Amino acid sequence: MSEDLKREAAARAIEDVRPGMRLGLGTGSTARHFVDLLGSKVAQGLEVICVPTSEVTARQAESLGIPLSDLDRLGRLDLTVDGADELDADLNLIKGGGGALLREKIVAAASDAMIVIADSTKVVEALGRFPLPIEVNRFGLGATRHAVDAVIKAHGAEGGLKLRGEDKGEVFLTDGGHLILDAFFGRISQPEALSRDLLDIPGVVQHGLFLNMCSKAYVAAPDGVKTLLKGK
Ligand SMILES: O=C[C@H](O)[C@H](O)[C@H](O)COP(=O)(O)O
Repeated sequence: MSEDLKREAAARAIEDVRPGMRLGLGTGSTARHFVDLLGSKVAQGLEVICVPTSEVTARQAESLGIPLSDLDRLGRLDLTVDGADELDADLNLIKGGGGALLREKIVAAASDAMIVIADSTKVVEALGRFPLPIEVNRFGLGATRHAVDAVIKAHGAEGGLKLRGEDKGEVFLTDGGHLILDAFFGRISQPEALSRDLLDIPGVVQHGLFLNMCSKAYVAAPDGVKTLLKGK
């Protein structure tokens, strides 16, 4: 997707921001445009307080003069705006392509609403084309990998599991110091059951399925930005 389309989706989400809002700021190339645009609004006098979902987003927001806080101080947020790797018609998502899924999910769950901004190539009929990121503790990786592999196979994964970064000689570490196993499904037929089964594994910290969390999506295509609403 061109950067122009990402920016158009982000610009639509900016219209939902009201003065005084407590905002969650997403991570990734699409969320980056939202933070940019928000920075311009803040420079023009918009008062908001924001919680970033990654160190990268925190640095960007700081550089733009966007006031930052954290969930220890704020507890709840009004709105989170974030990108996604995939979304289906029910606005269920796969996230974590950039490795920020844990903080993104904590922040989205603490928000009264979550808006996703994306281009139309991210919309799928069934989740699972994009590899599902599964964040795991470093301790006991071998055992966790074995257990995760059994779960994804039981859920019909067509491909296997890959430890992110392993093929490049340097494993990827999340902001929380965890590892990511990417699971290659092709198609996820029972996302709720898969979510439960993965979270039952002690070494799994979190996974990138965001189910029933997003209420609205702005999806940008060359012929315009569409608004998708949960349950419609
Ligand atoms: O960990 C990364 C996040 O979940 C991103 O929101 C997701 O990967 C989408 O990123 P992008 O907007 O760069 O496609």
